[in-house]
Amino acid sequence: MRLLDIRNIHKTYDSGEEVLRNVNFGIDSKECLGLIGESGCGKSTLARCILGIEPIDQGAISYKGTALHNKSDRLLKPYRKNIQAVLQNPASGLNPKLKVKESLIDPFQQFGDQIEMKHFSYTSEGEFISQLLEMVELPKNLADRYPHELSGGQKQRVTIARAVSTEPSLIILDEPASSLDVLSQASVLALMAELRERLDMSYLFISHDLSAVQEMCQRIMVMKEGEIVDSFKKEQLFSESRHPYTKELISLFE
Ligand SMILES: Nc1ncnc2c1ncn2[C@@H]1O[C@H](COP(=O)(O)OP(=O)(O)OP(=O)(O)O)[C@@H](O)[C@H]1O
Repeated sequence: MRLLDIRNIHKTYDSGEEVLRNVNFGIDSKECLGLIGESGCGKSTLARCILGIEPIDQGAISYKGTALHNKSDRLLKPYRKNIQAVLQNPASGLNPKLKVKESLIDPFQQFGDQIEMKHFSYTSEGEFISQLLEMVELPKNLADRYPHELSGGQKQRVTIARAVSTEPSLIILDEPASSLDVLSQASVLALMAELRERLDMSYLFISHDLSAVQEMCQRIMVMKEGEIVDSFKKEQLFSESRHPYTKELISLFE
């Protein structure tokens, strides 16, 4: 059984624009699946549908065989700890009124009774926060700062620490590094790759950046105007059989 299964989903916004058309794919346990496509093709909409932030009009989204689409917040709650998100703008993932330590303990307080920790071992909240900060290579003394007292890269690392704090099986990464400078981008992506191995997680890695997707993922999907037009193992990226649109994207990176 696949960790996440997306079957024939369609999404039209109130404006009448059909943004997702017959999207089908699955993600396996411990897999990193890349999704590329130009701005406006529907990548973030797909992420929001998987996270239950946007309803879908047709189709099905299942996590380990259980349908998640269009469920109420109450029914989705047991699954939220398993599917986390790291989005493009690091500030949007953190409450500006909470200190780093409060942001880090918040998901754990919401889901604590449902989490059986496999990778963290601690005897106090303080120890748990220290382990999370260490995991994302941040100094422990950042725990008492507010988000506005952090750099963009540090904020994104706190967001990552928060996302992994519930030991999710899947993280949706929607352009997680694109607001950062080139050096910070590389180090955030390297950290994400290391954490995936260490914590046995799967990623749906959404990006404009073909080389980052190639670096991070085992399989790659290409989206054009709301449809998945190509899907392949990364070793087949330069194969002759690639969709003409994939070839066009590749040529932009050469
Ligand atoms: N809440 C919304 N209401 C109406 N239309 C929306 C909404 N969110 C996105 N759209 C439209 O849906 C289309 C797809 O947007 P989406 O953000 O999913 O694309 P994207 O591929 O993630 O783009 P980018 O790479 O620039 O983030 C766009 O035409 C956008 O204007």
